[in-house]
Amino acid sequence: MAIETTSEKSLNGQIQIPGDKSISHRAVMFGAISNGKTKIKNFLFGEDCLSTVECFRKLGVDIEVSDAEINIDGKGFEGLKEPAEILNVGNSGTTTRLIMGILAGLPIHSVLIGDDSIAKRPMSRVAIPLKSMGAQIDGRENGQYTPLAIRGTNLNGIQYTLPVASAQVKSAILLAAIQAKGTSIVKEPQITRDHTERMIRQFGGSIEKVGDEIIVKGGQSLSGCEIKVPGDISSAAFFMVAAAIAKNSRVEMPNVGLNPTRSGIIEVFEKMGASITVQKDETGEAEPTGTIIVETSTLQGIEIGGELIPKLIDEIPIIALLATQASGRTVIRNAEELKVKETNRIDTVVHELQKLGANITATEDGMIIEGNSKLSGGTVDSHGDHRIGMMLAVASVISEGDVEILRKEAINVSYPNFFNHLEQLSN
Ligand SMILES: O=C(O)C1=C[C@@H](OP(=O)(O)O)[C@@H](O)[C@H](O)C1
Ligand SMILES: C=C(OP(=O)(O)O)C(=O)O
Repeated sequence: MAIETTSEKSLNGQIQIPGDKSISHRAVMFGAISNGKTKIKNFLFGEDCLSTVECFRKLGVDIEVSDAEINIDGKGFEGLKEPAEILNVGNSGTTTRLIMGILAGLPIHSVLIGDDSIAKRPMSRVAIPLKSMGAQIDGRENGQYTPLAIRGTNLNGIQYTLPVASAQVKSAILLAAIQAKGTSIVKEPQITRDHTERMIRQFGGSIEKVGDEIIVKGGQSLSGCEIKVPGDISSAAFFMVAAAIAKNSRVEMPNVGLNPTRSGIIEVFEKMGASITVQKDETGEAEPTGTIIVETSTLQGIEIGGELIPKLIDEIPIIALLATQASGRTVIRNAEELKVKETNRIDTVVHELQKLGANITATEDGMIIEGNSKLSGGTVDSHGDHRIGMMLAVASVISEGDVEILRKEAINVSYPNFFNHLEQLSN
């Protein structure tokens, strides 16, 4: 089905951005390994987070799902039972890597499997440190890929410097470290999202940051609590960009997560000269939130790289589209991690935006985008990648001609009501 568009389209109004995917996954996992009741409000009912719920149910955890919230009756790490069935992680890298850290310390055998995209994503980056803590992990092609078989054990603490800036690898090690004997020290080459660290404290555990060392004591037991999941800044990013590049637009998004380890896109908007206002909430919650307002903007191309990359890694596809509408050139560097996401996002972004007439070139570690492009209509493909699908849907708002998006159902992974919100703002 083609999405009808004209380049005159404008977007106006307020939308409630759905719950943060990274935080929703973690809230289920922490609820499952803690003692007592956990209530999760504003949980993201996207396919990825539902994969996490299903995996923990198969591990014997009592998880009640209602429209508005999730309730978990946790019995601690000891409450997790050997699953009789394979654990299906679907399309979710976060589920796969974080659950590995939990399973590594349990005296059970389990098997993880996911979809065709997950089968291509590197898992030895997690398996290597977990094996050095004592777990047995094997997988296809020498332990690199799913299906993975895990036999957990009593783990020893670890001192580990991550070879890549990855919050998933860091989180898997931290989840193993809280079960291990002794203290673990983790260092990361660049700061990545710190939701796991914040959540350890929310669930009554302890974790310290001294200089660049993240220090966790083993043998901790956690207690259930109530988690209010903020709106996902990675989902808000699509409407931030849509409002900035469509004519006569103004979009307001309250209750969006503003964790500084995640909000690199705000810095990009400011550097490009976009019309953006950020009003911080005074909630005192573990995760900061606020209202983001974006209006139609005049933009300049910029250079994006270095320490900013992990703070906006999932936003690069939509930032690439933003850059096509700036004046001048935008260069994105140091983003080679994009090659091991749901798709090779350097290739899929460049290939699909070129189909709509953008002047964009792939490089070894990013892309170069020339601005002031008029986008045309055409048939494009999400390649089964939710973020590529949503980026292309936003491109359709400003393209001159109809855009047909193949495999757009991939969007359900992180933003099931995305098209409703787009329609709501278009009226
Ligand atoms: O920890 C997380 O919740 C995530 C970390 C990032 O992955 P990496 O850790 O592989 O960079 C990000 O791309 C992913 O969408 C979610
Ligand atoms: C990379 C992503 O997620 P995951 O790694 O959990 O599949 C994403 O949501 O863009």
